Amino acid sequence: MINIGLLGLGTVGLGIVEILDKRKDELKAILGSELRIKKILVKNNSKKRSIDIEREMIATDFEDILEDEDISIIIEVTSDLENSYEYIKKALNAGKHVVTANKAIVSKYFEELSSLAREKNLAFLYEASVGGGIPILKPLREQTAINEITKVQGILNGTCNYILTRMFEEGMEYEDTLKMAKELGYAEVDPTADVEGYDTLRKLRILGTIALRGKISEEDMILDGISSITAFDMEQIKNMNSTVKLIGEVNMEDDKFTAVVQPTIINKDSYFSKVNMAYNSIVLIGDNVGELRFYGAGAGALPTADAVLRDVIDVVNNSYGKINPLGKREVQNNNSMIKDKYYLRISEIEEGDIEKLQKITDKILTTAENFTVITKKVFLKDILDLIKSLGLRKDKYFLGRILN
Ligand SMILES: NC(=O)C1=CN([C@@H]2O[C@H](COP(=O)(O)OP(=O)(O)OC[C@H]3O[C@@H](n4cnc5c(N)ncnc54)[C@H](OP(=O)(O)O)[C@@H]3O)[C@@H](O)[C@H]2O)C=CC1
Ligand SMILES: N[C@@H](CC=O)C(=O)O
Repeated sequence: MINIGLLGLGTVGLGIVEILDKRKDELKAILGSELRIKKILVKNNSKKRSIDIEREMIATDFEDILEDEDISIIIEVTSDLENSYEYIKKALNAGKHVVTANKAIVSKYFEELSSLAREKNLAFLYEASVGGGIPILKPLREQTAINEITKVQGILNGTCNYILTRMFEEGMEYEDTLKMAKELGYAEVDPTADVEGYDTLRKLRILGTIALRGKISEEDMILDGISSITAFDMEQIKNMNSTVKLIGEVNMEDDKFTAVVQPTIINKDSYFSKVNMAYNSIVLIGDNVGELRFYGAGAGALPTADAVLRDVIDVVNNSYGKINPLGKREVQNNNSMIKDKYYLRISEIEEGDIEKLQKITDKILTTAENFTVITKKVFLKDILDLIKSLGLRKDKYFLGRILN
């Protein structure tokens, strides 16, 4: 019997319980031992649960799980950052393997927790933290041994992709689609993390750091989310024979990298335009393998639980990669050189500001209530500085990179 301590019984936790239950016999046959959740940590003991759980399995004090010597694997699927980071550290220090889906923790404490796990000769695995059910981190780690990765590009947030797809295809309003994404269990407990791009940024930080074998921190990235997009912008984008996605991208050349998360306008026939609803996709380029595309459900109970349990299987089989996923390569930030064409919409623009936009404008699309332009090829930092100098509130403009 392999005993698991499960931290969190929300969308993903319930998915894990469901799969372990329905695949109980198969897992036992394949692993040679039964996988059993022995204790579950929750925050609110009086919350009504959608499944029946024996009362004695539920804990509200992590020490009850930590001190249980039968428990050898901790699965961390809470929505908490700092408490759960402490739980993970304590678990590793106590000799327990850790599997997590919590990208906020992995992103913030990546180096520290990876080193601790190595020092203790334990697994610290987080496949579900990027791309939901898509197997991406394990293949990426393998690829970095053989390839120089020069590009990682992806649609990494199911909530944003769901919102953008429904706005684009059905002309729905932003707020209505966000509400639906929350109901479907895709959104974070605070959905600002999704729509303002932080969730994508964390996933890109994890992907980029593994891919380049050098540290890319959250602060290294230029970030913009989708919260200010309107049905009007969607109409303009459609008129450009295009669609829009929140794309995170790391590019590498001669030890210099660029890293950015931003709404990206792409041709309707392009690969990423076919990645819709809560699906995610990650594209890698390696010098030997060329382009690789990974596609699948980016959020939701069962796909995410599936990724968590694949990590658990690797722990049980002792087949998880023992090599350090983090390299020591010194890489330099080259974001100041990012140069592209952009779509920029400003609502209720002041007369004097129109003049300030002239230098960067290639084409004016609309005037009046919404002033909309396509820019020339400009440095991203210049356009961001210009927006700042205009003193625009975030809800008064939308900026999208145009990717050809
Ligand atoms: N939902 C998804 O599609 C995906 C989620 N993830 C990540 O997985 C994790 C879980 O997500 P999800 O299941 O959607 O979140 P939910 O909000 O649905 O559930 C969170 C769970 O964590 C518990 N919890 C919160 N804080 C604490 C704490 N301090 N101590 C103990 N338990 C706590 C809650 O307890 P209680 O029930 O008592 O409130 C709840 O059971 C998050 O880190 C998320 O980023 C990753 C990939 C996809
Ligand atoms: N909130 C996240 C959940 C999975 O990581 C998303 O929408 O992608």
